[in-house]
This record gives sequence, structure tokens and C-alpha cells, in this order.
Amino acid sequence: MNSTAPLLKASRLHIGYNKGKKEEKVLAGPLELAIHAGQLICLLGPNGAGKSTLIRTLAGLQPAISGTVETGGKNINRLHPKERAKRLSMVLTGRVEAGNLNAYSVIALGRFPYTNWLGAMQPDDLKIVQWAMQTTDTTSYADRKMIELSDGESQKVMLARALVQDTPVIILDEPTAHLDLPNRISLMRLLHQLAKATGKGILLSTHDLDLALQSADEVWLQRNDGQFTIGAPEDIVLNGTFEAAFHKEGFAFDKNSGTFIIHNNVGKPIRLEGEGAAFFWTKRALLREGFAVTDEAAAGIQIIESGNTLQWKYNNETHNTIAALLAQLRTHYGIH
Ligand SMILES: Nc1ncnc2c1ncn2[C@@H]1O[C@H](COP(=O)(O)OP(=O)(O)OP(=O)(O)O)[C@@H](O)[C@H]1O
Repeated sequence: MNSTAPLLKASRLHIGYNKGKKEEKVLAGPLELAIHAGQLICLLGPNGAGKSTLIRTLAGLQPAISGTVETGGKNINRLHPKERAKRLSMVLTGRVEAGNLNAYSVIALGRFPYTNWLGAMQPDDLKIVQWAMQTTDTTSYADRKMIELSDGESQKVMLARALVQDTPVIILDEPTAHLDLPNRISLMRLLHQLAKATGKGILLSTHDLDLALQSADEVWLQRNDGQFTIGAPEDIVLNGTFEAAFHKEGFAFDKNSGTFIIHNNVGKPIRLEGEGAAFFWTKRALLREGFAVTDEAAAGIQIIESGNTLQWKYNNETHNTIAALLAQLRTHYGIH
């Protein structure tokens, strides 16, 4: 339990769409939510669960069906837009219509709650813009027009813009959507470090489940049936809630490795002796080929590791690659 006052708090919140009394569509609720200083929270859930709806409601961009959202002790919907912009910044998915503006101008616009009516920047404003650009690795395309940037570059610019807004709360809707894997990892690491170093409270929705499980202090898990669970990533994995939220026929979540297994473990039993990375990747290859790796099987593969050399032994034949081992297994078991 966190005893300090939350930076953002939702009470008895019902989210959804209301097109007149008869057309009420409640996606989740009642929700009791809190974002505390220094927390990185990941909002996870399958397509259509209502993540974007929740994010927009928390940011005051769409009305709640009922309940309240408060920041700094005030109802978010009653804050003057400039006051709200000092409390909370948003990064949304999708391309930004920024006309002919260059990346620097878009980022600098994030200072608008603090600059005077002429938009004049003071030295401190310039310093924070520079810091945000370095932090997000956007300095090299400062002069390029937004329209000329890739989706991933544009996403990073919007993050930099949120950083220069310098708010206690940052909310991001699928910030990793357009990024390649190294950029996804560095973004999650950056957000985690930022929360810890600056005491900001950060909420983001994502479909990058494994990255979220590794970096979130807390997970908000939203299901398609309206159920909502809050917990430490490890707790929701161990108690089965995580797997249940993403359940689909044909694949399973492996609690031991923290990954989804594409291939069902229902094939021919085979024993595998070895350890470390070689064991992990050999097991993966065997699962893909339709084997079930188990200590109970009579026939076994032995991984022989000496110095930097790896070999795989099966039925008195020795191979230097997994590909060669699989070829022998296919012949042996008549797999095509
Ligand atoms: N303006 C709207 N009016 C009515 N229903 C809507 C509206 N916008 C979205 N919905 C519905 O609300 C549900 C939740 O949508 P939402 O976009 O919040 O889900 P999500 O979890 O963010 O999905 P995804 O992972 O696919 O982005 C969906 O069934 C969607 O069709």
C-alpha cells in the first residue's frame, strides 16, 4: 500500500459510451484507481477491452458514465485546460496532423502551459526542450517536418513533447505501437527510470505484454467481459489472472519462461539433457517440431558443451547444429 496521496485518482468510475438512456454501453466499473508518484503502471488487455476508453476518461477527454477522476484534489473535468495541461500530459497513438511544423516546434509547443501569451520561451524552457530531445533521441531530426518522419520517429517526438510539458502525471496510449524492438525496450526503460528519478506517475497501455511484465510496478488488467484486476505483474501471472485475460485456443502462457507458447505441448515425448541457453533454444526447436519435452520419455537428446562448441547427440549420431539434429529426428519419426 502506498500511503501518500495519489497524483491521480478515480472513484466509483464506470467507463463506456452513453448515447441516450437506452444506448448505454458500460465497458467496466465500478473502478477504484490510483496513480502514485514514482509508479509506472501498464494497462493491458485484449483488443476491444476498453483500454483507450479508460485512458481517455482518466485524461478528461471523454466523460465517464459515472464516478469521478481527480488530480491534485480537483475533478479533472472542472480544471481549466491550462491547469489540466500542467497536471497531466498525454501521448496518443496515430499520426499527428502538424502541417508543416518541424519536430522541434512540435516539441517546444509542449511548453505552452508555462509560456506567456506570445509563447516566448525563457532559458529554463529551452533547457527542458533540449533535455527532452536528448532523452528521447530526437535531436537528429529536430529540423525535419513532422510529415517527413516515420511513425516511430513521430511517436518519439510526441513523447518528447509530453516530457517538456513536465507534468506530474503522463498517460500514453500504446506508445510502443510503431517502434522497433530496441526502441520499445529503450522506451520502457526510459519511462521506468523517469518515474523513479522524477517521481512522475506514468500510465501506459500496451500490447507488449512481456515488456510490460518486466517493467511495470503495477499492472491494470482489463478483460473483454468487464472484469478489471490490479496487481504486481508477478502476482497476476502466478495466480492465473493474466493468462485468463488473454486466453485463446491453440496457445498457452508459460509461467516458467514468461512467454506465450505458440505450439501446444502435446506431441511425441522426448527427453532433453543439457542446460542454459543451449537447452532453452533446443527445447524451443523441439516444441516447434511437435515434440513434448519431458524427463519421462525413454529416447533422449544430449547436449554436449565443451568450451565454445556445442553438439547434439541422439541415437549415437552427433550433430553440430540444431538444424542437423531436427533433420535426423524428422527421418527417425517420419515427420515431413
Ligand atoms: N465512440 C464510440 N462509441 C461506441 N462504442 C465505442 C466507441 N469507441 C469505441 N467503442 C467501443 O468500445 C469498446 C472498447 O474500445 P477501446 O478502443 O477502448 O478498446 P481497446 O482496449 O483500446 O482496444 P485495442 O486494443 O484494439 O486498441 C470496443 O467495443 C469499441 O468498439
